[in-house]
Amino acid sequence: MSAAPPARRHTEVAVGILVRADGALLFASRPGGKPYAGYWEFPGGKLEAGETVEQALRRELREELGVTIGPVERWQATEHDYPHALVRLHWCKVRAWEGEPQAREGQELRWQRWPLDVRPVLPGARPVLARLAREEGAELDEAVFEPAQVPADRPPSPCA
Ligand SMILES: Nc1nc2c([nH]c(=O)n2[C@@H]2O[C@H](COP(=O)(O)OP(=O)(O)OP(=O)(O)O)[C@@H](O)[C@H]2O)c(=O)[nH]1
Repeated sequence: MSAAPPARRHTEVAVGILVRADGALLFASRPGGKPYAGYWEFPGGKLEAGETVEQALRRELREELGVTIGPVERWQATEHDYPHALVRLHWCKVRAWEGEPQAREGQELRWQRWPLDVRPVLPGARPVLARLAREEGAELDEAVFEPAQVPADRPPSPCA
């Protein structure tokens, strides 16, 4: 009998939902070279050894956006099993920060209200987006998770 495969360890990730006074949420695109490059996500990143979620979030948002965040509202944790990693996402709301967010790592930034017009969004963000949409009485369009499909230069398929 073959032994069971070793259990996958979670990668712990701190994620920041920056909420502007008008309710808009900040999204960032994943830079080239990372898994899921070009997908949209909330800013954040992996915890380093010995860091708490809050410490990691403060560090990541300073590095990625150049902002110093105020109080961190821990919200919920979700998990997502990607081919490259099993992640545990620690979601935090942030309503105050110093400085204007700047794209410091080659990413694009966009403030979004409902309905979202960024896509594709990382599948790991689905549960929180569903909850955020419910809180706002908005609809979450599942199409935001679909990667771009037919390239514009592909000839149309012949009619049957
Ligand atoms: N920041 C962020 N990560 C997310 C979200 N949703 C989601 O599934 N993830 C996953 O969480 C992990 C975050 O890792 P990362 O690669 O962005 O972290 P990092 O900036 O520390 O990366 P690096 O230092 O390895 O370059 C990725 O596997 C990513 O797919 C999200 O909304 N925001």
